[in-house]
Amino acid sequence: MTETDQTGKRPRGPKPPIPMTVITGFLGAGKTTLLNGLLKDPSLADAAVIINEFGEVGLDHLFVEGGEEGIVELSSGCLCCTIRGDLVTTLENLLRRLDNGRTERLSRVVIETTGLADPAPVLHTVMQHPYLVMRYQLDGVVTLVDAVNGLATLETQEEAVKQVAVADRIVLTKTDLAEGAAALDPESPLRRRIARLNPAAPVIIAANGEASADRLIGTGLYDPATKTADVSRWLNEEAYRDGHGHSHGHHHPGHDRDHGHGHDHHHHGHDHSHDVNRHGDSIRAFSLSTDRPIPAAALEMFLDLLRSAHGPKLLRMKGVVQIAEDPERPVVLHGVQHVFHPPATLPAWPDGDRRSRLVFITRDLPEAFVRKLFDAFTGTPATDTPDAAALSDNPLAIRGFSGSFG
Ligand SMILES: Nc1nc2c(ncn2[C@@H]2O[C@H](COP(=O)(O)OP(=O)(O)OP(=O)(O)O)[C@@H](O)[C@H]2O)c(=O)[nH]1
Repeated sequence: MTETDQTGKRPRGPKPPIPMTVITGFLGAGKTTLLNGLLKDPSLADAAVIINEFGEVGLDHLFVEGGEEGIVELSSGCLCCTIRGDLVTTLENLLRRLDNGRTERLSRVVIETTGLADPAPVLHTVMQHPYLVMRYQLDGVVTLVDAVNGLATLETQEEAVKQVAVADRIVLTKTDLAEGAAALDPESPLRRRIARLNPAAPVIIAANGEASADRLIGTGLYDPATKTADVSRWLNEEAYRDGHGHSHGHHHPGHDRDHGHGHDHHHHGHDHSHDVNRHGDSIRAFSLSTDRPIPAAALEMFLDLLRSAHGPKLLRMKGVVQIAEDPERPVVLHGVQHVFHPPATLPAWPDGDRRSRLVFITRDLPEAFVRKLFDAFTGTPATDTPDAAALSDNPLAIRGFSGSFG
């Protein structure tokens, strides 16, 4: 290792990763409006904005002044670029500019995804890329839901459901309009739908001025102030346990807000309320936990099986795990569909809670199945310990499970 500190140059060494915020939400939900507001905040000075939009250059790009490589410097000090296809190239170009000094500071990358798309591939781009994953750090996903059209969109658009499922924060827009005001009520159909899809993400009301930068950035694992991992806040495991995440309510008889089972069966709604119910029922949000340290190999097998066989059904998974071989250092897990972020090892447990905790949002993947698999791999006593092959032959496995790896 060459010492570069004395040469007067910037010391070399691992650079701190650049936090990345992804803003998603269905067409017309208000992404551009929100972004334009956020960019005025001083904490987003020196942020680069990437607009992941395909097709015609529209209004979104009016604030782009032009430049090379699709990257432009704005008078505000922000960088902005548009991507037409290659997010990897754009993210690499940003690093190159930073590393060769053409860009002095890059405090954050904000990606606005196209409204029609599943945001997972954008997340995968960074999670899977061996270099980008070292230089960027996913801070959080902000999903906008339009109070006027949100419920209809969630009923009919798979992508909208996925957008809500991956969110760390939900921003509810257009509650200032008469047709959207009902969604101010946390018990309104839209709010209950959101809470069942993603019980842990706080809902922020844009029209109340709540969608400020301080509420929307710095929501990831690493507390921006202390630079340490805030596991409990990030997982928000309690939210998965309070019953919101369960579509049926029969697990939680005490949860009166769901009015027992069949809370979506109210027939005073539209004729398609049955479809809403069926659709909503396939999504499960739940948490698993254990006091027992998990052998690294068992965890790996559990995750491999889940990912390879059921990846598309894992809308989002987060977790912190106590590994049997290294119990003092928690391992942090984060998956979106079949792609898992390389596990990160934290130097120490942040608080007294050393349980392994995993939270899941799944589609067509029952909680009981995941729970059984978890118990089998993580050491719930059993006379004959099942292995992956035995489990894949398990008659309890859901349809399409056995043999369909990939
Ligand atoms: N009344 C009201 N209008 C809003 C709100 N948020 C956004 N809008 C309006 O909704 C329309 C769509 O907003 P955009 O910010 O362009 O939405 P978008 O999500 O970027 O749209 P696409 O780029 O088409 O996906 C615009 O006319 C906004 O002014 C809100 O909270 N209240």
